[in-house]
Amino acid sequence: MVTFATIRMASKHLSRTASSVTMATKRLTFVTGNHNKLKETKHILSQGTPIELDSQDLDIPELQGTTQEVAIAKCRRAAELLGKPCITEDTALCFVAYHGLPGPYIKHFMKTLGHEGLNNMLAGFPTKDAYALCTFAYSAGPGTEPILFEGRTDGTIVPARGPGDFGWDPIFQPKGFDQTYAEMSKEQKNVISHRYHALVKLRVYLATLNAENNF
Ligand SMILES: O=P(O)(O)OP(=O)(O)OP(=O)(O)OC[C@H]1O[C@@H](n2cnc3c(O)ncnc32)[C@H](O)[C@@H]1O
Ligand SMILES: [Mg+2]
Repeated sequence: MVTFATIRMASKHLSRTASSVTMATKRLTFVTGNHNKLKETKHILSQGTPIELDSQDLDIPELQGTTQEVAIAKCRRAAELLGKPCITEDTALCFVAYHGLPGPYIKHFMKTLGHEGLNNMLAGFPTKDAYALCTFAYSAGPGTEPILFEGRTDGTIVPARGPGDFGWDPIFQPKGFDQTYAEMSKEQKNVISHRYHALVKLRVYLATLNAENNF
């Protein structure tokens, strides 16, 4: 079982070893049905990382559980279906007032309640604080244990502002900014987002695999 202590230790080790390696361009499959995730991931990984991402939309049931359990189960199944290495990603939106819920179930809440309903969930609560949590999972292939890379951005839930083309972007205002994710340029979001923070860790890991010819 992968633990977060293990991941933290691995990522410390990797950040020491990966800085001095050069990568040959490699292809990797991102299993997702979300074109906005794919676009942001490609944009962030294109900054100095010789990885060409292709994508595949597979119908994978998402289990209930912690964000880690949901992410591991999805990536394990994706690798089994694909028959080769892949990455998957799960995004959670966690309300502090609800001790982390809706968390990994945000997709269903968002679809059912919309931006206004999500705001209404927090009416009467003393805190509107929330955090966006991104969990990338990498599987080396069928039968291998996925490895997780987490990124978190803290913020506040606000009435919707900005274009509504990507999920809950209009109601999430990152701490220290006066714009919501939706009001920011994509360039700006992509250097502070939960997805960015997770991809920085994944990038280091892939660089080390590549240097060892394991990828
Ligand atoms: O195929 P997968 O990769 O699972 O794509 P998905 O859209 O089903 O994504 P999730 O299961 O991770 O559900 C996360 C929900 O949060 C939304 N979401 C993900 N990243 C987001 C971001 O950066 N900003 C706003 N909404 C986001 C997304 O549209 C979903 O409604
Ligand atoms: Mg999904």
